[in-house]
Amino acid sequence: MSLINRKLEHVEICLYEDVQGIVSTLLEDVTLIHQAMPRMNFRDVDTRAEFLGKTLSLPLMVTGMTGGHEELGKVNAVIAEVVEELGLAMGVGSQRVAVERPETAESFKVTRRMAPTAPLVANLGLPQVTRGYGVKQFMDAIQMIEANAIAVHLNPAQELFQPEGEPEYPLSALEALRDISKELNVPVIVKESGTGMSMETAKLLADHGFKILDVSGQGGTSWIAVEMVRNRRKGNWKYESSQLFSGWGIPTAASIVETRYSVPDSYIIASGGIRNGLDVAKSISLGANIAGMANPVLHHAVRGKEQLKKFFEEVAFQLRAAMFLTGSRDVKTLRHAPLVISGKLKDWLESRGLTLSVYESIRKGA
Ligand SMILES: CC(C)CCOP(=O)(O)OP(=O)(O)O
Ligand SMILES: [Mg+2]
Repeated sequence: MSLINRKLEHVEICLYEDVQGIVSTLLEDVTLIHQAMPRMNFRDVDTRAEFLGKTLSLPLMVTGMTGGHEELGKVNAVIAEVVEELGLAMGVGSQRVAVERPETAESFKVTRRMAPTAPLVANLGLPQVTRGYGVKQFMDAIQMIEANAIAVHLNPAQELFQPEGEPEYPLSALEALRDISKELNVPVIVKESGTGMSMETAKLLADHGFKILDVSGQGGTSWIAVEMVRNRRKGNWKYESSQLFSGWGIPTAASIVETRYSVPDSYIIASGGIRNGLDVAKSISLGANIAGMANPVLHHAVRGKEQLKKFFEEVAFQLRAAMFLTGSRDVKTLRHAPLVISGKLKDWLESRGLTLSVYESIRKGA
């Protein structure tokens, strides 16, 4: 029961506790350049993007959040219905709970029922590969939602501070994942979980054959802070340490640049504190293929389908506005749009040895 309770508690904490934006995504250090002559009409802006062989109406997916209980299935159902209607993509939360407690599978299955054609992404954690999950468990998770891909989450910081966590990330688990991926009928996405992806890790993943990367940087939901709240409620000794580390990780903007720089031919999903259409535009101009949102979608989903649809329509307008005012007719042009990198992000890149001129040539080539 504790696994199901954890699923419920995670959503309750993400909705009602202060676990957001402990530190900045550093997207505020990215400035898109205004073009007074956009050379187009606003109505001509084309926001479509390719993902998993399908065309999305916006370069945006809802990244995996939840499942594992009837109430959480209702959240997945609302999101899936809107994702299908608007032509977006969606991931589900970790399906470990449904592998271990098959009676909870319906809370995931409902996603494909409500989104018959949208690209859907299954989800399992690397610690479960360490603990023996193989092709069977991966296929179970994929078939559960007739997924177009499966995301494997890396969450070492969260596991470390989780009261019942499994901070087990040996290289052998990545090698096992490589072997498993060769037996699957859908691609494997590797995603972080709010602490970001570094140049070193992106390169290591690419060397093992994983090039669809969701950077999931610091600046949105801090999963260390989520576990900090759980530690506080349980009186767990890890409370103070999880508080100290709650802002740990690579800010999302830095993570996008680091990943693009070290794996120029990767498909990058930029998530972690993406809160509006301008954040989406900035993350793509920095080098991402699409953006990912989670927490703001959860907040609107619990208010119902119409609220969630309205939110996405505002995000779409904001993205289109940024594209129009930078003279970016489509997403590929936006990815090559001129930009200014300043402040902490500039300092970060310089101290990481990323020369902006080299990055510019990579960014323009992506
Ligand atoms: C992936 C993470 C951000 C949220 C889930 O963490 P978790 O350790 O509860 O996930 P599992 O059920 O896979 O162990
Ligand atoms: Mg776990």
